[in-house]
Parts: sequence; C-alpha cells; structure tokens
Amino acid sequence: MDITQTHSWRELEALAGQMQHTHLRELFANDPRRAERYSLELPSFLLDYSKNLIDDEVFVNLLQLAREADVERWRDRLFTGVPINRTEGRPVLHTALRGSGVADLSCEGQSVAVAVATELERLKGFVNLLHNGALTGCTGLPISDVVNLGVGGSHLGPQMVIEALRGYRQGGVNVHFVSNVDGAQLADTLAGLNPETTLFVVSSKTFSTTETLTNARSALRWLDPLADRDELLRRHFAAVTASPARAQEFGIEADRVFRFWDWVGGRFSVWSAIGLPVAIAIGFEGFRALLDGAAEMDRHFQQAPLEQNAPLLMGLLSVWYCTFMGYPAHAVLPYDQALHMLPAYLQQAEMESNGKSTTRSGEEAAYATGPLIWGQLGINGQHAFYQYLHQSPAVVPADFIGSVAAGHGLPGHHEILMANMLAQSQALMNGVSNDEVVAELQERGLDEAEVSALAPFKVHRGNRPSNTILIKKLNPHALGALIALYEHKIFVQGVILQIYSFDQWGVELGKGLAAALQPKLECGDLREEDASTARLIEYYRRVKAGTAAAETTG
Ligand SMILES: O=P(O)(O)OC[C@H]1O[C@](O)(CO)[C@@H](O)[C@@H]1O
Repeated sequence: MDITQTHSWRELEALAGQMQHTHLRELFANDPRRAERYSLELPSFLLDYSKNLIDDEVFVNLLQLAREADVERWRDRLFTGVPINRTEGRPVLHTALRGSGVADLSCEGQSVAVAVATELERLKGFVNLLHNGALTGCTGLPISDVVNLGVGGSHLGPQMVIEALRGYRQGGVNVHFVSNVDGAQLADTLAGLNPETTLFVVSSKTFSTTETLTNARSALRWLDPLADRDELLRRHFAAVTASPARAQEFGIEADRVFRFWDWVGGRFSVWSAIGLPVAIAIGFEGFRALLDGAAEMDRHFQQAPLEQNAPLLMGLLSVWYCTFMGYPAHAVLPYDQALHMLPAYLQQAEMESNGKSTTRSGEEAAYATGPLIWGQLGINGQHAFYQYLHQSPAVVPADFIGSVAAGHGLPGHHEILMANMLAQSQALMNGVSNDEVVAELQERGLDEAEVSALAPFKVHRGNRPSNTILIKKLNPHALGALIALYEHKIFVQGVILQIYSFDQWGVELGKGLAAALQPKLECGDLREEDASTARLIEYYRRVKAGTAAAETTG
C-alpha cells in the first residue's frame, strides 16, 4: 500500500495549503475550549498540544492517516515480537525490557521474560556489591569510580538519565562517561581518578565499535602498573553487550559480562544492561522505577484511544509538520537543567531511526521523512538561537519541557524559569503584529517617521507551533514515561512514513571509509582518493612531519 494514495494523505496535502494561511491566534479565538480539547493529562505530566497548527479537520484526517497506515496493527506487532526490523531480520523488543507485551514471548527458543529477569537480577547483585564496597580493585581497595566506555546508544541514554536524576544519587560510587575516541576525553577523565579504585564498564552492543574498543585498550594500559593483564581485566573491567563472546575474547570474565540481545536497538537500550551505570548511580530500585514509568507509557500507548494517545498524537504532529507543512526541523527545548542532555539523546533516537529516504517497499520516499532534531536547554537557547525561532522565515516547531517541582531548594529561581518557558511558547504562537508594534512605539512617544522606520524590525509574525510537556516532578518514574513517550512517537512516525525505523544502514558507509583512510594518514598511495580528501591528507602529513621535525631539532 502506498500511503500517499490514501484519502487522508490527499486531504492533508490540501489542508496543509490552507493551514499556511491560518493563524494560531484565530484558532484560539474561535474555540474557547481549545486548550482543554487539545491537551492530555497523564499520570506524570500534562501534554498541551493546543499551540499546534491544526484544526478539527486536520486532527480528524491525521487520525485517519494513522488508521490507514495501520498503526494499531504495527503497534501490536511491536509488542508481540514480530520481526518488524525487516532489514536486520529482528523483532524490536525494548518494551519487553520493562515487562510490557506478552508474558510468554520467546525469541530464539528462549523466554524473553526469563532472560530479562535473569539479567536484571545479575545487575542488581553487581550494583549491591559495588554499593557495599565489596567489589575491590586488584590492590584490595573498594571501587569508588566507574567509567562507562561506550558511544551512541551505549552512552547517551545512561548519561542523559543520570544527569536528569542527579537528585536521586545513592550508593556513593561516582559514574563517568567516555564516548569519544579523541583521547582528550579519556585523558581528562583519568586525570582525576585513582587506578586502584576505578572500574571500567565497556558498553557496546556489537563489541566491535572502534571508538569504544580503543578507549578500553587505553584504559587497560593506564592500569598497567597495577597488575598483570588478566588480573586487571578480572578486577577492573565489566562489559555490557549483545555479543558476549567478543567481550570474553577481549578478556573480560563471563560473570562480569552483562548481556542484552539483538532485539534491543542501541538507541532504545537504556532499559537493558546498558542501564548499568544508571543503576549504579541511583540504585537498583531507582532503575526499576525508571522501567516502571516506561511500562506505564507502554500501557497508555497500547490502550488509549487514538485521539487521546499521547505518543500517537506527537508522532502525527511531527509528520504533519515535516511531511505536509514543509517544516524540516524540530527543536527540543527543556526548561529543566536536569534534562540538559535530552536534545542530544533524542537526536540519536529520532534521527538514527527516521532519517531515511527508502520506504518499506524499497522505493525512494516521495516525501519528507523524519525532521532534523536539535535544541538545548531552552533558557540558554533564549540568549543564543531563539532569535531564529522568532523571526527567521523558517518555522521550527518545538517541544517545551519543564517540571512543576523544582530540582533544588533555591527560592525564586523556578518561577523565573517557568515563566520564561510559558512566555516563549506564547510569543512564538501569538507574535506581535505591525499594528501592535506601532501602537507600542507611539505610546513610547516616537514620532511617525521613527515609528515607521523601526516597526518592521519589531514585528514577530508568530504562528510558530509548539507542544508543552509539563511534568509534575522529574523522578525516575516520570523520566521513564517521558523517554518511552518519545520512543513511541518515533515508532508512529516511522510506521506512517513507511520506513524501517530500527536499522541504521546510513552510519555504516562512513565507518568503513574511516577504517580504510586511517593507515593513509601515515603513508600510502592517495591516487584512489578524491582530490579533496587526498589534499587534506597530504596537508595533514606535511604539517605532522614538519611538527615532528621541529620537535626533533628543537
Ligand atoms: O553499542 P555499539 O555496538 O558499540 O554501537 C554504538 C552506536 O553506534 C551506532 O551503531 C552508530 O554508529 C549506533 O547505532 C550505536 O548506538
């Protein structure tokens, strides 16, 4: 079935044309109940989607598009372990990691529930040993610091969650993250650590990622003076991977290898043993609460009617903007210091999932697919890129995310923060018209010439849509629900756009080329390279050789 041939698709194309000439101000003026009708109260937060460029006709057609795209059937397939990651021949079962879906599901002859529960117990045992000071390094001192070596999905989720839940820390073990193969990051991290009390967790689904393995080897060298290699690996290393044989081949003992499975995508893996750093930082019960929050969102996604289904509506809105309205980007703007890594996390989650142009039938998509996701802490962004959001010709729909409860005890701060969040979405929506600007300038006593000279620069056309997610309190449960909300939103987008959201073939090409180019930075024939790359390498070699010569003579 070609989604572009459905009735709702064609209707939405026509409606998008009309909606370009509709202002959010009018939509609110015409419907006093709009905010109530276009918002959802869930156990952990309120989702207000009323500031979106939709009316009832668009809404009805978006829901119809979801039906015509068969979202409900795909959703059932997701939760029941049908191999919907077709290009990799795998089911997609991150929901099973939080106990959602069918209880008797099995994969490759193994009960999924039993495998998940067993691994969770192992994590719990390990975390308890760490917290009790029973895990010691090779000189007998208890482990005080854990360094997670991992990148992408093996880094962003755990670090984002730990940063978000700083107030829930317990256990007294410090957790650090090194993701970059740029040795500067590892060197900086190690500079503050004692090798005798440091444990490295090598987190890699494939256990073949160059960046991570390079960092792991350097970490091992850093420990070198303490003991022999086997002892170091036994006492100072653990692994989290879906390729346990490779971790053991590296030298990490089987009882320190925590596993997850092929059916968990890297960017959806924070719920698996990849969440070990989270459990270390906030305790196993905190990690459990995170999983429970996500499970609550799974139930909502499975059970809520389409018109009250938060992830479904967010997915539809994203498709509406990117595909029909022609807005190619989407901003994530948390007004909560704790969520400072959420934009980076969602960049991977959404762009690695839906940044694709081949449809499920193998054809080139004839429409825009997933948007460019970007953003940072909203309050800082106000003093940086919000000028663009307010007055550039481009329209960037945004998600504002804040919490009612402050994550600190300092009086006066939170109200300023929240007022700014509300003011920004209001300003983006309403803008300020020429008449309003003129009236304001006249009131300030400017003469006619001054008014007409200045007015055009002060006009905000407004009509820039946004969602607001107002969380009651950012605790592990609420954060789990928030992450799962976005996961399911991404899934809905992919289903409607008819793309496979759970593979990532696009990242492979560059990896292969990097491996081939690496030795050429030293020497070798460059004639097969394109002229630009060859010139860059020649320059690199020349400067490096010159620097080396200068160092020798100096
Ligand atoms: O966990 P791994 O196998 O080291 O992969 C890390 C990341 O690299 C990617 O494959 C992209 O390069 C991501 O999908 C993944 O999260």
